[in-house]
Amino acid sequence: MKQVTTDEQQHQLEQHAEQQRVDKVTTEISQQLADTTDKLAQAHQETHRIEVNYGDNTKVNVTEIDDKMETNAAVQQQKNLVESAVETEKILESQVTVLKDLADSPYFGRIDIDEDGDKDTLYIGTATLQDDQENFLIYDWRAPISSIYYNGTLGQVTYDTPGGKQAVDLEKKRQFLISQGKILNMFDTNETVGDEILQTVLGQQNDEKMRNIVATIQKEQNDIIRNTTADLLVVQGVAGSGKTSAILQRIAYLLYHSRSQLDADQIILFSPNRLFSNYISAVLPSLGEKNMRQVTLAEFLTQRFSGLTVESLFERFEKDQHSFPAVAKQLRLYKESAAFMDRVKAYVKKTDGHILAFSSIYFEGKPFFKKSEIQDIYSSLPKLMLPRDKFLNTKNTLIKRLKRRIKQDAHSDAVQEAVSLLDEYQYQSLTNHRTFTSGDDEINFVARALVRKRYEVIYDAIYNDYFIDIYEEYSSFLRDNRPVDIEPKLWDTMIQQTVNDVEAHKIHLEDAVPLLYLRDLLTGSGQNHSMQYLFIDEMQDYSAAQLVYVKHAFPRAKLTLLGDSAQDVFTAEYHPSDFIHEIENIFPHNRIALFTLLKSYRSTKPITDFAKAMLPNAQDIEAFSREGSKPAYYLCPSEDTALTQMTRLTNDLLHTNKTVAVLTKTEYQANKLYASLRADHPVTLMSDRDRSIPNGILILPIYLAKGLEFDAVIGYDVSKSSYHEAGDRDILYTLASRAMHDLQLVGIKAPSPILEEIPQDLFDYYQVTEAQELIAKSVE
Ligand SMILES: Nc1ncnc2c1ncn2[C@@H]1O[C@H](COP(=O)(O)OP(=O)(O)OP(=O)(O)O)[C@@H](O)[C@H]1O
Repeated sequence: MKQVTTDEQQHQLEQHAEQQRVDKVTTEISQQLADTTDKLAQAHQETHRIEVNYGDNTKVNVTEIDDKMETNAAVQQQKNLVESAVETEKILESQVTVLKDLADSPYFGRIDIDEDGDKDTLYIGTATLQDDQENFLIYDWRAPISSIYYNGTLGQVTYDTPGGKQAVDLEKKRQFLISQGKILNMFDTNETVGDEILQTVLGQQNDEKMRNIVATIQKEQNDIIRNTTADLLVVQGVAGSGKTSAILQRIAYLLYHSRSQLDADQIILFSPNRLFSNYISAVLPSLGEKNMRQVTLAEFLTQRFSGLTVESLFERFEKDQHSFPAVAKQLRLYKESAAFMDRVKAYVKKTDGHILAFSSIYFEGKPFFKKSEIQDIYSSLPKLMLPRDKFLNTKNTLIKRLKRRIKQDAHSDAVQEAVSLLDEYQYQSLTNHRTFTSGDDEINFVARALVRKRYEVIYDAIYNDYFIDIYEEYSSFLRDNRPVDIEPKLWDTMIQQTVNDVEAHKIHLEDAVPLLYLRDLLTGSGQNHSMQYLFIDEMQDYSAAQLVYVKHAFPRAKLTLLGDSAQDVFTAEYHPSDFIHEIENIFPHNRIALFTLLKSYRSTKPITDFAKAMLPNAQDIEAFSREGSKPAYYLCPSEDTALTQMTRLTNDLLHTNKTVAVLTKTEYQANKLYASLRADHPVTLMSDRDRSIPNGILILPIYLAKGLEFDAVIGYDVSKSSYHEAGDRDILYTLASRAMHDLQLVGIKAPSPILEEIPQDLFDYYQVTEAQELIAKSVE
């Protein structure tokens, strides 16, 4: 008993000393904050002064740089001045943000090390802080030495330095929970990063935005975050294991370590939906970094197909629920395979005199360059030339011919007359204050500029490759590539259907990437060489063909792919194989580093235990030991009873949670439920166009909740009629694993057979009867 008190006293003494250090550091932070705020105000005035001095036309316009300005060196110099002033302001702004965050919680960790007899105590936080003597008061969590905090247990440990591995003796590791400059809690730990603080963090209510996890990164997550050697990093991680968190902290890490060569704009993340994009948008700024680019697959494909609507994964999933015959599965599997993309490549390589399908370029309703003329140019080129070089040659010839036409037309009487009729303003806008050596020279210039303007649409058509009939070419490719196990008649019908769809400006998802690949390979376009890192979250939702295409589109980017084969919501129904094995086949030449995350942090232990029991490999998933109540299942005899039950559950849950997410399998179910509940409740129906998550009761199909998490989740209509196919297991698992603290499921008439396989002690099962319903209502 006495010992306990002594320990406690000792702890209090140490906490007191630590608090004094926190106070000292926060005083320093306040001073630096005041200085930086002053500098920011001065910088702001300076930017304003430069802008006013040089007038409006030098305002920095980062999206559109005017060609004319670029040629004018003096203006360019002024523009540089403004840009550098704006840049200084931005840097100071971000320093202010970082210092404000540090003022609240300056650090979260301490390590005491002994390096060859040299003892040192280091404090680790979200950013570096030095005093005016250049002493490190706080080390950035990404500094090489900070890795000890995440990786090492006490004793001999090593960390990477630019000069190789360095060994030190780790003597103490301490964790802090600091808020508003006060230590709320501190622990000494021998584990990599101890459980106590993690318990507190995970037990908190969900914000609308994801938070950074730098204070509690776990060892296995740290290995992913700090890996810089793999070309292709693949993470298979169970639901809630921190895959998305790892991506974001990894980006922050890469930006810190390649500060001079890497910009956030050279990193792109393919995210599962727009809600997710918004949900994660605060993590990097909270670490003092700019957000990377983000795109969903649907957005990426739509950008690449101008004028054509690409079917989205969500639309296709909804359609599949109504009808998805075996032959359609077979066709889709074939078109989504890496082998199909190989066939595209082989088709393009064909050098047996195949002439591309071209289309005429029209001007004012008449062909300007006829299809036959384009074909002649193409077929006159050497047979062995690569198709993309032939195409570029053809394109250049067309541009040359257009220029020649412009020159000729400029001399025509009609154009010369038009020049003489130009008013002053029109004339000046064509000459752009240029000086000319003679009058003839000037008139010729203006005449050519006039014709060039007129033919701009033709130039655009050539420039944008509109003269290749890529859809016809794709049909021709399909005609050449029928798989042996598909009947010719069926294959032809599919081709005709594809042609009809294109005429109606639509394209099926499974045709999108083979078509783009074909276009890119034939025309030598479509590749972005500036992207250095590419991340794909929820990679199990990507077909092998899509991965091949994404890699092709960003050839220089190092890839990080993260996914969970158990959350295969969209393709489990027809695509049983494990994506990890496919990756190795798709990228045989890459150095692949494979990581596995098995511990789930998001949900309470009872929820994780319940969710994982749906899976065949349940034993592989480890729940983080956070307590909570068991999930509950309510089987209702009718839809009406289920709706009443929903009302009761949502009311109850809203007492303790800001947000209650009601997840359905399909959009149809979500719409129907919304229509029934909205009269009596303030509910929000979410769609794939939404970008942010409001508080209150939300209704959404599970696929829109991919990657997200909610304090409380109700799965609606978890019944035999909705969840009975093999692939439904993944959907229900994904649904259950969205809940952090509370999970309730409502079934109608008969329970899903998946639930019947789950051990009964893992959840509470209630059979709601009409009689109970009546009693409950009369009590209310
Ligand atoms: N080391 C950690 N410290 C604190 N919180 C963590 C840690 N790792 C994960 N979490 C929390 O666990 C939750 C799940 O993390 P995250 O969304 O990154 O997992 P995921 O593997 O991408 O999940 P899913 O595949 O189910 O969408 C988040 O709330 C995250 O903040």
